Amino acid sequence: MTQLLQVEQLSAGYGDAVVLHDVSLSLAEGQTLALLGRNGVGKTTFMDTLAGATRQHVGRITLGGVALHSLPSHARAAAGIGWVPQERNIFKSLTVDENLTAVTRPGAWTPQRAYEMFPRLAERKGNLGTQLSGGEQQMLAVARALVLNPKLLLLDEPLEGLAPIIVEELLRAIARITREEGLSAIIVEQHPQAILAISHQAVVLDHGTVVHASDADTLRQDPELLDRLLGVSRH
Ligand SMILES: Nc1ncnc2c1ncn2[C@@H]1O[C@H](COP(=O)(O)OP(=O)(O)OP(=O)(O)O)[C@@H](O)[C@H]1O
Repeated sequence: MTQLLQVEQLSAGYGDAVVLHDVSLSLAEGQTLALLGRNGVGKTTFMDTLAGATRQHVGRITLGGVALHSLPSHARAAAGIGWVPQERNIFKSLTVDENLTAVTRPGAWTPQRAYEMFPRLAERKGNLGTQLSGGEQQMLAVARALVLNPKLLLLDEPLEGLAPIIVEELLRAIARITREEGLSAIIVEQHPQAILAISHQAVVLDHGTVVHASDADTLRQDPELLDRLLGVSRH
């Protein structure tokens, strides 16, 4: 399998504060990685570091052989990073369609294909970002990342705060994008079982370091280990 992403001995944080210590991981092309861990262990910091939004102190990040760590954040989308941050980052004063066409880059993912993936967005093409529900905003945030035609999709807690029916709809779409369409992805989530079920690899962080790395099925089939790694009490 061709390696797409390679992260070696990464340390990063905010200002002088170092949050991630010596993190190494890799992801093969076409695979999905579930990034898990308790609150505050550094998952978002890791995603933000791939997107170039933190202060990286040490380490190497390569995507498709290109050294990302030496690129400024604005150049990382062009290098193949499709980042959906926790706060969604859509243009709220633009319509759904404008949000997509403003950022579309050449490739297989066009706004039309994004609408096929998210029919709710097609119905709301002319609505402003402010007029969308939380679930629709999240779908738009994912659709915006898709039309960038990235090599690697970064989804930071895409299901957070959404109604159960929307969670199911979004999960189905994410599974199609990753498992069927073969787009590589890293997904940070608080619903570990749902994400492990659609991922190939699993990495667990604690205190900014990798404490577990395996295939996703191994972790999914061992709930006790998963609970222990996530600090969940079974009593
Ligand atoms: N902008 C920031 N400036 C300074 N410190 C930050 C900033 N964002 C996060 N941190 C700190 O970095 C540490 C890791 O936070 P991070 O958000 O990466 O964790 P997380 O695993 O994603 O947690 P959560 O699930 O709560 O989002 C925390 O101690 C947090 O206080």
